[in-house]
Amino acid sequence: MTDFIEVDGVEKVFDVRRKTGFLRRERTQVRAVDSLSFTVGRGEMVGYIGPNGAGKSTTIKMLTGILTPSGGRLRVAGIDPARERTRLAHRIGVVFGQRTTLWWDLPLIDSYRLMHRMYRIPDARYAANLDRLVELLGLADLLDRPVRQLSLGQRMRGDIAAALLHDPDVLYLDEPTIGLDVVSKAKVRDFLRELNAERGTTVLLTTHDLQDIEQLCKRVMVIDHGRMMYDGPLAGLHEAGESERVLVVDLERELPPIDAGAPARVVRVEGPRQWLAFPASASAAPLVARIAAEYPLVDLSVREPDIETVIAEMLRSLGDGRGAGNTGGTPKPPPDRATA
Ligand SMILES: Nc1ncnc2c1ncn2[C@@H]1O[C@H](COP(=O)(O)OP(=O)(O)OP(=O)(O)O)[C@@H](O)[C@H]1O
Repeated sequence: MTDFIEVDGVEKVFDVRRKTGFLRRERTQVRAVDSLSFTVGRGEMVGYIGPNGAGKSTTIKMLTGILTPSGGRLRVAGIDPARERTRLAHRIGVVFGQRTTLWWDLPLIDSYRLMHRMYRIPDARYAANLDRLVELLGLADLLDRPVRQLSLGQRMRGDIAAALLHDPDVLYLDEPTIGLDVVSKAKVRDFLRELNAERGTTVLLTTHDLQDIEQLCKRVMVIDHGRMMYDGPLAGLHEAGESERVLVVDLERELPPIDAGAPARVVRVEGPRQWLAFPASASAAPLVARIAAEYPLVDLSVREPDIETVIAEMLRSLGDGRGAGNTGGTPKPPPDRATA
């Protein structure tokens, strides 16, 4: 796989003026991104996650050319984003879940017509892409509606189409499923999976929803204080933090705690409902099969840990010096922080 995104020792330092007295201002520096290195191959779909203020948006802004790095080397499709922002704009698409790039008061189709002109998309290509995106994202009935009248899920699908009209090779997605209901989330994820499989679009996905990562990304990168802390499969991240999922079991009647065999264990019992914790890196299927075969079941559901917990536990395990074990990923102990 050829490297499509190259980030090599990249730094971003912001100068911040802080008010310290009535007329006094102190200048300080915030190191938002710190010696960050990674590569993403063409056609990869990678989750890019981390706690609030970790440096995710700053990285994406440098990758789009909005911000210039303070140091290091960055390339996207062989282009230096800060130097050739306009040329790069034709190769990338960006979706911010919390903001829209669509014109609020105009019918959806008018935003697309404006993008057609802005990106100078050849007419035939624009028409073909629009047809395909309208069909895949179910936008046909929405095209004549002003954007402000769309629901959040409809608007998000509209934004994703807008980011793809010019056929970009890489798509940056920042919280594309935030605030969406289950059905809309599924639609967005199905679409992204198809886009990646059919057109080989490279995707960098920032999200607080673990299921986005689980369903879309084979690889996940975790950043904290501007540094890469983990790069590998999601299962490895779960192992590193020893995070757990919980199986909620509704039995036909009250029974003694279920004996599901190690490492699963009952952590709570309330009448006929029992909660079993098991390692998040393991599949739930054998556990479910065993319980279904041996107990009178009414219902079952699996609760995922939230992404903040998984990240916090992984970072704690690095801090503990327990390391991340044989995860198949690359947990990165914080080398300088220990001595800083
Ligand atoms: N323009 C700026 N000026 C000064 N500091 C900034 C600026 N932009 C970001 N920062 C700081 O850089 C750090 C990284 O911020 P960034 O927005 O990249 O984090 P993030 O991982 O995207 O967080 P979140 O998940 O909250 O969006 C934070 O400490 C933030 O306050």
